[in-house]
Amino acid sequence: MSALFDLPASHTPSRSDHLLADLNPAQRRAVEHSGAPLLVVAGAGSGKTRVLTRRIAYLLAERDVHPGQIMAITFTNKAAAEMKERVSDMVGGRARSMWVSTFHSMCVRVLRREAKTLGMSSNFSVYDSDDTRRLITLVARDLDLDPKRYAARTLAVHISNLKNELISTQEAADAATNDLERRVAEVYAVYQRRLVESNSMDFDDLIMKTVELLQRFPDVAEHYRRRFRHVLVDEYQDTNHAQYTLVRELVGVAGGEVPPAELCVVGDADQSIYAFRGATIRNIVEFERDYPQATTILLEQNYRSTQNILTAANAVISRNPNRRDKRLWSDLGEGEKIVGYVADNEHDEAAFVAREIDHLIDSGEFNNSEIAVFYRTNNQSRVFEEIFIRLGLPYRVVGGVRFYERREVRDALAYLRTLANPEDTVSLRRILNVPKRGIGDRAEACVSTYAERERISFAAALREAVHDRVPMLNPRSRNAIAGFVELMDSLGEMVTRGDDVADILEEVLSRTGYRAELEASDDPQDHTRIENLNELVTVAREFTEQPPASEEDTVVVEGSLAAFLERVSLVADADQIPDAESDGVVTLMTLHTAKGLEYPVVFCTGWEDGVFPHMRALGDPQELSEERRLAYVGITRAQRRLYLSRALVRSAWGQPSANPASRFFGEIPADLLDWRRVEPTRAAPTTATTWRRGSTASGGLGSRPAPSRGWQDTPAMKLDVGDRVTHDKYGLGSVVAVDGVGPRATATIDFGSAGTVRLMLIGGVPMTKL
Ligand SMILES: Nc1ncnc2c1ncn2[C@@H]1O[C@H](COP(=O)(O)OP(=O)(O)OP(=O)(O)O)[C@@H](O)[C@H]1O
Ligand SMILES: [Mg+2]
Repeated sequence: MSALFDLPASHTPSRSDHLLADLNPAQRRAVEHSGAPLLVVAGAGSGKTRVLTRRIAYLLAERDVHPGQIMAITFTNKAAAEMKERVSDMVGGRARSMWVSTFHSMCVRVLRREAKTLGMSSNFSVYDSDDTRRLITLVARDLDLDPKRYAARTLAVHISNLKNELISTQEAADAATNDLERRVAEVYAVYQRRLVESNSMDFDDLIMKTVELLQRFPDVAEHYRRRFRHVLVDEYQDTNHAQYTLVRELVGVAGGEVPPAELCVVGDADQSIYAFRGATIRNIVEFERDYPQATTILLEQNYRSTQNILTAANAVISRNPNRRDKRLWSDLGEGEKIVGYVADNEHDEAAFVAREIDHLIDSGEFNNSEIAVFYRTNNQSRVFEEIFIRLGLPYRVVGGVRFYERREVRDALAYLRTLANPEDTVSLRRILNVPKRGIGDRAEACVSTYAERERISFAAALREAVHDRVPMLNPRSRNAIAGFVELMDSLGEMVTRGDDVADILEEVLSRTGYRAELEASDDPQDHTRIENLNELVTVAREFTEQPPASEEDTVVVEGSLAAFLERVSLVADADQIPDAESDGVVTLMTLHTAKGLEYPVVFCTGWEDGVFPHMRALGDPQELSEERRLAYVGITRAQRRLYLSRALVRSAWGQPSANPASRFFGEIPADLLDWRRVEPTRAAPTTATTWRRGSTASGGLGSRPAPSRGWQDTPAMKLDVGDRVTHDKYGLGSVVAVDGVGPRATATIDFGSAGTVRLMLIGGVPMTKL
């Protein structure tokens, strides 16, 4: 992978020519532009990120902007760190006062400083999706909701969508028009109250509360507007409404106390792949309407990929309806053809990839770190890992079950979080009886009921329990609770004293008996758990010893427990991407994680209908468009070599299933593909020629040869007109028409305010009949 944020190596501030020399005229205009909001829209690899970084350098060098006046938003913490490093190479320590971070990190920072204004305390916890789901489960249980009908996961999605649209609990309740919406609003309200009681915020709150802060407190908004005179946002297509509003609030409007900051956003509507998180292309499409003075600059030259790769990417994305066509070209030459491969099964596919990597390395043309393997979902990495291990091929998987998601790591962090913020209910309840100390479910329920009745936090109710004020609690549980409270209090003293995080953690693991329990176990998994905990201690130790460069306006004391927790709670998959220079390993990751990156050699695997595009998308035109954008992202990561492969049979959840070729194959002009292996003619005589020529329809299922087995055989849902259903995405609906039979059956469903949608009734559709 080459550097994302390339600045000329030997730059001196006075030589801005140097900053502009290797840019094309459109890029140069974007870097030099001043005044009105600037939107740079362009296809993949056209230098958007380069423009953004270069613009920062230019602001500092040529326009006398102080680094402290710059706020830049990137999509990952790693990208932020990298960008910051580049700028400090250039301007030295001054770069520290620049804010370069993800939306979430930026908001945590603002909120910790301004917590008091919002009536919160600054040691709040940040809940990730797992914590959120836990809390919603508790709330739904207290509200007596049927978990089959209202899964916590679904409720969480709905609540998150509301927050991404900045809809308050009251507004959600007022706007609810059907049962599901009313239920969601009810859960949302209780959930939100519990979050406040727990002195905690979820990821969506971070954005929403920051918006609230800036909107409700003009003097606070003014403070930030005076400070940040330049706001820059990368990957703008993936911002949701809340983030969009946040940017607008930060920038301010003409006629306000402070003139608006200069805004520069760069993005590509064709790479919007987070619609499921509420990202909306609307932010790009309507930028000009929302900022009437805005200047738009288009970039058309791609500097990343050879023409063959680019032509394939353009051909695929052009199948999406309602998009602005772009003329992206490259002068890097046609390059090699795209290699296609049909494997017998997923092991064969992995073996092909491994063999090919071997050839590429042997040829001397590429090294490991220049190679990436992509797949649609994390679970597909396993077969690659198996074979890479066997062959001794160094690799790194980005994402998957992440270190910080492992049970024991989460337990240990829950202790630390409870110590940092005693009101944090989810963390507290997680460790209440871990390891077992005689505080059973019944005791927990008594305390929780009492807390709910008295409208006090769970932590406060626990203290009441010690004083025997919680009804129905038996003496044994009460003693156990007293012991626990005492233990936490004494560990809490270490925090108050400001002890090192690593020491606190060691103390937690020994005094709670957590480590001893694992050590006494015969289960080899528990030994791995000990290793993971040791690893966490090491992380904490390193954190204490090498605190990050302190920034002038950070309120959290570096090296402190709160800062450590903040660091670990905002780690994203993409933050683990290996550095090209140092690691020398092949990188494996999902297509989503690959956004913004580039590699000389890319393997896109699992190109099968039902795998990629994902099963969920097969009957849903909008989802299918999003999958196609994902294909576009995948293809355009490749600089010189691109491989596309599929397996005839793939085991998913232990069941082998035969998958037809991904419809995206048929969307790539046949003459760009060099098939190393096609489907054996014996199995399906017409298949190979079908996609050799490229299918004409944009993926109509009818044009595919029937697979022998596979998703089409998974039981279809039987629906009749008038049936009521609940769909993970659209909510409650009623069936208005049913057409076709077997795998081609479709139902037209009226989802009320979510609209009327036609869905295929294949297995795997996230919909339940009520
Ligand atoms: N004018 C230029 N001359 C030479 N190389 C360039 C130029 N502009 C960009 N590049 C290179 O092209 C590659 C792609 O640039 P960059 O990553 O900035 O594109 P992008 O538009 O941000 O892509 P994506 O849409 O994938 O995020 C990088 O390696 C970059 O260094
Ligand atoms: Mg980019």
